[in-house]
Amino acid sequence: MDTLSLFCTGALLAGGLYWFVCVLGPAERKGKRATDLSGGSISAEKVQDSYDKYWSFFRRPKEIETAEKVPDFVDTFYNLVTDIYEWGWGQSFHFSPAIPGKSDRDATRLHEEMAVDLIEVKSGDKILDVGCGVGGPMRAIASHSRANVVGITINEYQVNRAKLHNKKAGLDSLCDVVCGNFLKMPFPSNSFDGAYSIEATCHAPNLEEVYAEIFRVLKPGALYVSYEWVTTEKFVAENAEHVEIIQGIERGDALPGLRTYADIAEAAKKVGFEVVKERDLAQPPSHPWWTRLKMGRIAYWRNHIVVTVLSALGIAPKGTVDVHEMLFKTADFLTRGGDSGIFSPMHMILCRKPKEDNSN
Ligand SMILES: C=C(CC[C@@H](C)[C@H]1CC[C@H]2C3=CC[C@H]4[C@H](C)[C@@H](O)CC[C@]4(C)[C@H]3CC[C@]12C)C(C)C
Ligand SMILES: C[S@@+](CC[C@H](N)C(=O)[O-])C[C@H]1O[C@@H](n2cnc3c(N)ncnc32)[C@H](O)[C@@H]1O
Repeated sequence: MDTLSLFCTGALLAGGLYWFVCVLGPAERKGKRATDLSGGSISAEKVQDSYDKYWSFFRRPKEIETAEKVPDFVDTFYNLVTDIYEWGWGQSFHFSPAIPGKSDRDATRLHEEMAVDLIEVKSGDKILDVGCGVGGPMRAIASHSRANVVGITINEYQVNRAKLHNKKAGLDSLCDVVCGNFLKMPFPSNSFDGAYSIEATCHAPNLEEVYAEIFRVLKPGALYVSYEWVTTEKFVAENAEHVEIIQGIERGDALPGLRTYADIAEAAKKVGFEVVKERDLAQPPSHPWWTRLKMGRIAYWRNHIVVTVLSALGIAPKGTVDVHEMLFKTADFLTRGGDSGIFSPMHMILCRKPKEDNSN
């Protein structure tokens, strides 16, 4: 091979590799590159151990039934997955119904704006984001409503990511983030004009406990909306395939146990909320939320190769391949949950804290 052919082959290979990792790789727009994948607050050499520890919760299911262990288990999970989520999905860690003619990004934003519109927030109000992730929803909601948003997450790594993104977006004067447990929030009673939670309270071992905490911090008359993960009326507990799908979703998403759609309003009422509205936003005329997951399958294979190579080169922590594989399988369980109609990640409930507190 002469020098020119050698040069051209080398350039083609380098260009192809760049295209495969950086252009096809989704990180560019979303702030996370494959080469920056980490184990969150866990040091690189402990990622594999932490992943094994995460799975050990499921080998001894009684462990996660012990409510006080759940936040630690959820925190470990988010250390392991936060970078991969950001890299492969974006800054909003939730689903939304597909909207024909609109991008995933726009569909996501509209789903978030709907939450804040439902709680009738005004500019200058102080609202709470319960389980805020890295703050994708918070930024969309603050820009849309001009309300001050305070987010809480159990995961310290997410707090740092969210603060960084808030600053970059020029929204740090409207958005604040606190590290803490939503079962015991570091906020005074009657201090928020509204609250929302997007696909987060499903991590609570007991829904009543987190709803009671939200009820406590809301001002009388204030509204709270939640998008809940539930099994629908199509779920049959005696159907082995249904059980396999739901268990797969629980294991790949750090859930102490999925609730049924009927549990949601019951828990809200028990803690003193008035239920204003309740609707499964996944039901027609909504378009399937799981199309995006299904369409991404080729990208997941590409991501798997990228993660495997980076891990072998010592750029991504050991254990990242296992975490990625777990997510790969989870995507399949979630898609089956959507296709079969037995699962919804967007059972919406809108509640009001009564003007007079009748909870006692
Ligand atoms: C609300 C929760 C998280 C919901 C979703 C944001 C995530 C659930 C499954 C995740 C993913 C699955 C497959 C990954 C893929 C293999 C990888 O290459 C790129 C990232 C994924 C697409 C990843 C992205 C986030 C999810 C869709 C739960 C935890 C309560
Ligand atoms: C799937 S993410 C959703 C994040 C965000 N709502 C979004 O849509 O981008 C769930 C969030 O709930 C948070 N979370 C789970 N259990 C928690 C707890 N006990 N206390 C505080 N945050 C918690 C996680 O840390 C994570 O930020």
